[in-house]
Amino acid sequence: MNQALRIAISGASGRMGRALIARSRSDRRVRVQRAVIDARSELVGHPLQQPATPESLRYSNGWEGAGALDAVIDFSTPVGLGNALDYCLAEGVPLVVGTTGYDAALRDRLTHAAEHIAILQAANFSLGVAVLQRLLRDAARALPEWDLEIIEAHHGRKEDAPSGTAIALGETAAKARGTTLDEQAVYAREGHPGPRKSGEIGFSVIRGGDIVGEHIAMLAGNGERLELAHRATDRGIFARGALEAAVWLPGQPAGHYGIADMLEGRLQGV
Ligand SMILES: NC(=O)C1=CN([C@@H]2O[C@H](COP(=O)(O)OP(=O)(O)OC[C@H]3O[C@@H](n4cnc5c(N)ncnc54)[C@H](OP(=O)(O)O)[C@@H]3O)[C@@H](O)[C@H]2O)C=CC1
Ligand SMILES: O=C(O)C1=N[C@H](C(=O)O)C[C@H](O)C1
Repeated sequence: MNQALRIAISGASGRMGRALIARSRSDRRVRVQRAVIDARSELVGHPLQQPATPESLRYSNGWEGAGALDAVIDFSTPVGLGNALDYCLAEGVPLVVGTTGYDAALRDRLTHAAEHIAILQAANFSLGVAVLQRLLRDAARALPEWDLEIIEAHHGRKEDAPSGTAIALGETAAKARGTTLDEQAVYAREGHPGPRKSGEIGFSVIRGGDIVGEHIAMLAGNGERLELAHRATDRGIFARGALEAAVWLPGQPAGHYGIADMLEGRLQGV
């Protein structure tokens, strides 16, 4: 059997970091070798609650001395992602990006870095959302006059809004209609916003409790309505997708990949 891939997880103490470490324990293709968290965290230097490897792994405050790695998976914050990107670029290591809510400057840095290293970025690593993207693309194209609203719901600890997935869905629909999300997005309505403009893509955000992640793309016509919905009930689905990406990516040349590139065969016909 081939040697297990040596991976690092950035954001290892978070909700997704813990889901990734739990899942990696039963995946013999990978071995978590580095668990990076916020340098200010009191957990730095402490062993992981769920040891990822037979030997005890401790939380690290950064990338110094990370040693040889086959891939990095980042589910942290924009700052954590920027640090992981610096490391991957300097060492030529493939990077799987799950973090959302970063600004245009970091997006540009990722785009330029992808000229030198392989980067797979997905706002949502579930298989269902990958299919939802395809369905929405086709529906938005087939129903160009219908009003599109995107509704998302997440747990109360989520930092960014709208979710990365909601924005990615909006981008897909806008592109399918030959326009851009920047031109069509309406992120808030209150007071007297006036009648809806044709082509608008509206976003509504719900935050509460322990909702893992729900997205509805509503296409409203006259006398009928089409709704495409996805509900995640277990973070393990995102962890599974991200680990698949970490196994797939080291075999790819430098470039900027999406989840559809990895799932190519599986999404055919959708
Ligand atoms: N693409 C996808 O499929 C999914 C994407 N996400 C995205 O992943 C990100 C993380 O989500 P979630 O796990 O819920 O968030 P959490 O807040 O639970 O975890 C974030 C983690 O990042 C750590 N962190 C903070 N700053 C740094 C830093 N500078 N370097 C390294 N690590 C750092 C935090 O440490 P500390 O707690 O000490 O601050 C924590 O461990 C979000 O952007 C979220 O939207 C989430 C789910 C699925
Ligand atoms: O923060 C989360 O939890 C999630 N974030 C991602 C997003 O912003 O789209 C994906 C998923 O919905 C969970």
